Order: sequence, then C-alpha cells, then structure tokens
Amino acid sequence: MPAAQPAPLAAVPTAAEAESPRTIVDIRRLNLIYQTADQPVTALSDVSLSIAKGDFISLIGPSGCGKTTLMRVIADLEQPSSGDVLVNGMTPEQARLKRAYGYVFQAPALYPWRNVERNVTLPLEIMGMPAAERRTRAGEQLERVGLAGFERKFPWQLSGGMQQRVSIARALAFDPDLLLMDEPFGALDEITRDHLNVNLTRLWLRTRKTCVFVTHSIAEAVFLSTRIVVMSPRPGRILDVIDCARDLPRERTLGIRESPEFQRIAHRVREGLMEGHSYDD
Ligand SMILES: Nc1ncnc2c1ncn2[C@@H]1O[C@H](COP(=O)(O)OP(=O)(O)OP(=O)(O)O)[C@@H](O)[C@H]1O
Repeated sequence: MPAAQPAPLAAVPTAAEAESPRTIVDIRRLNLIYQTADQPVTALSDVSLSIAKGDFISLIGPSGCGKTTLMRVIADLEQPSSGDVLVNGMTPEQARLKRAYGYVFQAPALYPWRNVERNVTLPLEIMGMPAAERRTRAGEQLERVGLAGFERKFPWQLSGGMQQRVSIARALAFDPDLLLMDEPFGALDEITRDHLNVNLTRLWLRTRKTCVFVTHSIAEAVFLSTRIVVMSPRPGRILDVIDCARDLPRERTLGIRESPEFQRIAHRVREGLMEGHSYDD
C-alpha cells in the first residue's frame, strides 16, 4: 500500500511561491471519536495531512468514512478527540472567527425568500458591512461563478446547478483563502456536473484559492484535483495521497478524461478504494 505521505506541492504558479509553499491546513495525528448514546464511534483515526496554498485537494472514500467529519474539524464545527489542526497558522476556532474559509454544503441551503444577491450578501450583512459594499462584493462573486445578471432572481427560479453556484458565490463573499466544499455537485445530473467541474476549475485557476472538496466520483476527483486523498471505511484513515498535478496540466478541459495519464490516476484511486473496501455489508 502506498505511504500516506503528502506529496510535494504541485499547483503553485509562481516561482516565489514554489520556493516556499505556504501551508494552509496542517493536520497532525488527528483522531475523532463521537460519543453516542450506545457506543463511541471512531470517525477518524490518525489522520495527518498538509495542504499547501493553491492546492485543490479531493477527499474520496466510502460513505461514512469521515470525509464530512474531517471538513467539519477544519471548519471548527467538530472538535477532535486528539491531534493538532492548524488553519492558516491558527486554531480552527481562530480561523473561523477570522473568516479564513468559505463552506459549501451538499445542498445549496439558500433562503427562498431572499433573492440571489441577498443570499450572497447575508453573511456580509451579519458582520455589519455597509449595504453598498455588500452589493459590490455580491456582484463580484456572482460574476466569478458566471451568474452576473441573476441578482434579482429567487432560488426557486434557478436550476440546481445555478443554486449551487450561488452558494459558492456566498462562500466566496469574504474572499477567503480556503474554500471547503462538501460534495457540492453530488445531487446534480452528470452533464450539469461536468459543466460545473469546468467552471470550478476555471474559478480555481483564476482565484488561486486553496480548495478541499469531498466527492464520491473518481472522475470528478481526478479532473479537479492537484492531489487526491483516498480514505478507508470507518474509522477513516488516509490510505493514499495521489499527485495529479505532476502528470496533468493545470488547465484542464473535459477531453483530458480520455488521456492515458487521467486513466492511470483514476485506476490508482479505484484500486485504493477497492483495497480499503469491506464487502461484508
Ligand atoms: N454527530 C455524530 N454523532 C455520531 N456519529 C456521527 C456523527 N456524525 C457522523 N457520525 C458517524 O461518523 C462516521 C463518519 O461520518 P461522516 O459523515 O464524516 O462520513 P462521510 O464520509 O462524510 O459520509 P458520506 O460520504 O455518506 O457523506 C459515520 O459512521 C457517521 O455515522
């Protein structure tokens, strides 16, 4: 089994950054046990991972292996039982208070009575930003996700894919360095998902955000990522970390999925998933 060592940074665009890749998320020997009414549930076991600035990391693994839990720990929505986590050099709590990350959930979670603009501006409103500045910010972020002109529409007037793009714009409202996305396209049809993958990869290239992305799709993981983290069934451990940026170009079009390099990486992800999979249930 390949060692679960973080590979060297691969998606760093400038020479200066390449010389000193900045660590955005540093996870060391993380364990998380949920205390439940009947028995404790070990969700994560001895997870170590270092995510550098500009990385696009996908977490892939069977249902219940702790992908969401790991994201929630980074976001300070769950407390580890042991181990260390730093986000931008801060504790997750400090990072949350400093709004160091944006979080996109599996479902768009938009407020139906607020139009698109007012959904994106909601977090800015809560922090007390003046209205004019809020609108400017919302306009910029909606432009980034290709939804300029949809400000006055309501969520129910948009397709599922557009709604998910609104939630990405909302997560970007603070212009955080780090974007956490928990299976944002899981509920969408394949063609829409392809389209959003292309959109997201362009957004990532343009903004140079560091992304952590949860998916069940091998093709999506290979297409989007600089590195793929393959996790085992519960308790979630890291089985393999696969460097995609070494063999695939930074700018990717859907056609790349036919290339031997893409297929080879997809095969390695599949092997990792199969190796860790239990067929007992
Ligand atoms: N609040 C909780 N209390 C107790 N157990 C929990 C809690 N949240 C998650 N779990 C358990 O921890 C394990 C990991 O859950 P998690 O949601 O992180 O997995 P996942 O890999 O994201 O799953 P999926 O792919 O289905 O979304 C699962 O066994 C789950 O049942």
